[in-house]
Amino acid sequence: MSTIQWFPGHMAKAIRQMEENIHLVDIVFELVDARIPAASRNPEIARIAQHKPHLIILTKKDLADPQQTAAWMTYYRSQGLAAIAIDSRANVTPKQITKIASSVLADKLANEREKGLKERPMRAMTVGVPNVGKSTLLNHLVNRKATVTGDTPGVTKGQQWLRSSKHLELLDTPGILWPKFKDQTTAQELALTGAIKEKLYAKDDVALYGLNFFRQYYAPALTERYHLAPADLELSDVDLLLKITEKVGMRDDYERASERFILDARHRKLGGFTLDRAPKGDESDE
Ligand SMILES: Nc1nc2c(ncn2[C@@H]2O[C@H](COP(=O)(O)OP(=O)(O)OP(=O)(O)O)[C@@H](O)[C@H]2O)c(=O)[nH]1
Repeated sequence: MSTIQWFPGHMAKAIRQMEENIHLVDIVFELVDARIPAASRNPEIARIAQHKPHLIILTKKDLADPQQTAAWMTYYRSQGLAAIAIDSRANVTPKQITKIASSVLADKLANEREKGLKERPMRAMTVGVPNVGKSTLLNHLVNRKATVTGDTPGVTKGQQWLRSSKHLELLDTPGILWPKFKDQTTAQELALTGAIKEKLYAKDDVALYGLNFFRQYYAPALTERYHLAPADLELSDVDLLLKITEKVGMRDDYERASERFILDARHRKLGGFTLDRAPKGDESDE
């Protein structure tokens, strides 16, 4: 299996800028992909923002497994972490986000009021892995097309301040990964969900990873989509991929069939899925 790694210069620069600017903000809005809530939490962010309050924003909840999203929300609550699950394209309003951020910062804001300090907007740094839906959410929060969105990772390149309302200002940052993935499972999950540039991973490796996962947790989705017999699910992973290749009429072009499976998963043709299972209340998600 080929190793996946992606940490170009602009990400290293973005991390340096975050370190320089973290003191300017009250709170970090950490956007995490609801399909991979563990793999898409960036250890560099944990390090840089360790002393700042956090709001975890689970994006792409429409693409995730609803039961798992609910379990993750329960887990965050058990850890005392503020969290919200959203479809960044649709169901989020600046008011909702502002309200949660205000409750996270309630003590700090009350303190400032008591000291007679002038009321001021909360300042939030938004962070997340590439393609997590940051620009889409920010455009909602500022109610205009302030940032560029796209279905390829790495569209946002610089940092910029955006005003959502008189209560909330946002420091946008580019999508960043980190210099070395903890393991290749993390890398495969990021690749399968679209956080890693396409040319940097072997599609068949990522498809094999995904197929094994789906056969374990979402077998009916696989059999239905690819007209498989129950016995096909007992095949070796490579043979299962070959079987699907044959079923989708691609003869022996399993590279193209791998791509088909990856796109089917991303486009919800196999239903909502979550690759990182929610830990029980007393387990860590690190
Ligand atoms: N289904 C679904 N798609 C989403 C959601 N949020 C964003 N998208 C799509 O995901 C793709 C990436 O969204 P962006 O907002 O550009 O992501 P980004 O995090 O700014 O990406 P970078 O520029 O790489 O940092 C786009 O095609 C969006 O339409 C969501 O909640 N649900």
